[in-house]
Amino acid sequence: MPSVISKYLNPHGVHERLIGNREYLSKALIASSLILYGGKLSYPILMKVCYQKSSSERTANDEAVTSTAVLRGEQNGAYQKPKDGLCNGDSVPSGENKLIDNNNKTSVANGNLLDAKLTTDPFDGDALSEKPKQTPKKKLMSVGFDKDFIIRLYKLLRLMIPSVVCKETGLLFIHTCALTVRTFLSIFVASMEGQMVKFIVRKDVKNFAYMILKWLAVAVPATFINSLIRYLECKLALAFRSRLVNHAYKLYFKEETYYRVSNIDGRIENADHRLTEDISAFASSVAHLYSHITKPLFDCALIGFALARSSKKMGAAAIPGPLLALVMISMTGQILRIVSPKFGMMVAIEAERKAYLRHIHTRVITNAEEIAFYRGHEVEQSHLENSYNALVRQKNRILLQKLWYVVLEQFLMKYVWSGTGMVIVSLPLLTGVKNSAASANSELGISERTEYFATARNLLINGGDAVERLMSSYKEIVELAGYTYRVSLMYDVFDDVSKGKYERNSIVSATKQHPACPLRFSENGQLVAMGVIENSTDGSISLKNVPVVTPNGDVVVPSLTLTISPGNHLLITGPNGCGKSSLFRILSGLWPIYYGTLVKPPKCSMFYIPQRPYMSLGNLREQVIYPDTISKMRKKGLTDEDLERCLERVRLSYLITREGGWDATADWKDILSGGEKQRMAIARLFYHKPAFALLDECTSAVSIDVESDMYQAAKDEGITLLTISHRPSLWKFHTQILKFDGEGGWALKFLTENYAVDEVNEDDFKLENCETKTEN
Ligand SMILES: Nc1ncnc2c1ncn2[C@@H]1O[C@H](COP(=O)(O)OP(=O)(O)OP(=O)(O)O)[C@@H](O)[C@H]1O
Repeated sequence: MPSVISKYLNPHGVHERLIGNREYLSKALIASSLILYGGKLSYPILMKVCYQKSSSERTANDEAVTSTAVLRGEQNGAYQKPKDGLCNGDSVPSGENKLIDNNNKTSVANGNLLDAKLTTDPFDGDALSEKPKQTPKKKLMSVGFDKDFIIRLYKLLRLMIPSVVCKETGLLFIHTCALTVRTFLSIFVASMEGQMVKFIVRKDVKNFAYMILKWLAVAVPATFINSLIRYLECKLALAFRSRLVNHAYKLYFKEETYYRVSNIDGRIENADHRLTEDISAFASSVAHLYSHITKPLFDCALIGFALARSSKKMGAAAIPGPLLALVMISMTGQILRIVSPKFGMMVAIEAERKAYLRHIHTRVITNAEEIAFYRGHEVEQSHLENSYNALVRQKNRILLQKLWYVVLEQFLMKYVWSGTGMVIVSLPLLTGVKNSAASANSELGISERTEYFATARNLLINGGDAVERLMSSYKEIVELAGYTYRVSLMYDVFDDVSKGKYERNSIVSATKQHPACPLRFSENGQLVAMGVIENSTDGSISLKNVPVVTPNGDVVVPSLTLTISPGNHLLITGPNGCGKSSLFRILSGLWPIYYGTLVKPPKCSMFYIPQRPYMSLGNLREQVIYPDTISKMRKKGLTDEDLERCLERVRLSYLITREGGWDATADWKDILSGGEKQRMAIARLFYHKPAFALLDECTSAVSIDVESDMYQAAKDEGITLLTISHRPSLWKFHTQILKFDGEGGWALKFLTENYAVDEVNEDDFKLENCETKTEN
């Protein structure tokens, strides 16, 4: 090689004196390239060793900090198991409800390095080299071909193939048969090609023409089988995806998981991307890998057998060739495994960034009007560009790593294996007993050896191709590990959240403790929800010493005690951010209760109308009956006339003619005005007629006269109102007022006709007052 390079260095001998001895220079060039390449290959291994060392040192320091924090958390209150006795369909924030303290247990400590990085700053320059903000407590998570990956994959496979007799097993069986037939056809074609070469050497035109016809005849089933394999692979991917998606949807819509996963738990962001793109990529990857691994395995076994048989036919020993191949393959495989970059982790980061980019796009579409009014396009464009550039950086990083990896892979597989293949093919010719001097020179001997050589060469090419595919599958397996991690984490989080176990990358510490709110932390710094939910026997709602705590662990109201009996209409007021809506979240069961007792009627007795009315997909009828379906409405014995009466009460009946009847569909979010949307939301109240209406400033865009009519109509229907409002015009519809002071204090008063909201005594909001109430 040095001599070849030296020729390139100075092809015409012009700079002979200038550059000295070309041979030395070429050797130096090759040596430095090899050193550089060696350095490149060993860099990741060295970095890994160094990082492990430094992280174990940090872990030791961390343990000390953690134990102090936990001790502080442990001092507060004793653990109580929640009581049973809930109504049907109620979600119970059980004693298992948890919120992770980021001081003590970081997402990295939980093995979630990727999420920690990406949640912190999605536009980091170099996610792989970036150090997480929190120091790891346990070992760093690995996304690669390891024990964790096998366990995760096994769990997902059980979801994808639930039983021995199912559609997926049937598809797998047909797929496997097709792959086996394809391998036999390859061997058959290789032997036919060998015979063709033999007839060419013998100048046997008739047999050669016959072989060509036979070869073409075999091509028809061979191409069909090839196409069938691809078809089955796609069908299998689709079947796997459907299983995973169905299971994910079940979990996602169980116990308001779709809300809690983004609002209370902080482990996964952009669940939509995981539910769509990641599941799809995972299912395709598994189906593809199945054929990518199974077929080469068949090929290797059958081709090895065919090769050994033809070596034996040539009178040579059958063992040395395959043995040499085996040694070579395992050696190259080992080298590739050691130097392989962490593709799994890189792919997982790439998927996270894709999800973030999509999230930003969705935000722009959802808030297009607001952005346009503000002329906020420059800011939005920069957000989009930043997230896109972060994705491109990650893609470039993967491409670069692949470049170096493929260089080595190709060198080993193309050149080292070809050389070994030549040795394996020539061994029987050089050592076989049929190659004696006499037979070697006979015409028959030459044609037989040519046939053997052509067949063996074809088989070996196919075999080499199979092993190459097996080896490159390793890269795909590691990439699959990335998707497996994301999909299985999604399922784990959905499962945990539906059971009331939460983790959040937020700072929750014992310093947030309040004397009136004895929060309890678990061993690893998680907030434990000790609150009890009980079923109401008299149809009233009552809270006893229940604190209002945000998902971040902020105590907004340390302790709240009140009872709302049917017919006792409650007005809730107070400054912004004082916890009014949060109280409704607690009553609706969306937020866990960390202390005290909540007694409430079944969920179906309470109907919540939010500040921002939600318009669903579907026709006009479906807007009024939401969240009922049309079949449910019919089951209740209600008709379109009943719905019209609901619309009349909120003065929206003109919509039926304006929009073209009950079956008219439109993008209701855009075509209805703010006030119309709020009135539509109130129309739902008249349709469902619940015992309690939780009205969260839901009439702020409605004119005062219509608002008064709606409130009076709701009371006439026997609905008990719980209203959050700053409008004094509404107080006359209520019998009690709950006023928060914005600093944790609150007061509950009965309203008389002449009693104005502002007259609630300031002294009622002293914090001591709350503590007194707690003790009571
Ligand atoms: N999902 C959440 N995660 C963390 N904190 C939250 C969350 N939702 C609300 N908070 C915090 O809880 C506190 C109370 O919020 P809440 O929505 O109850 O206020 P509010 O009294 O209804 O205010 P407003 O009158 O402005 O609607 C606020 O400080 C808010 O920042």
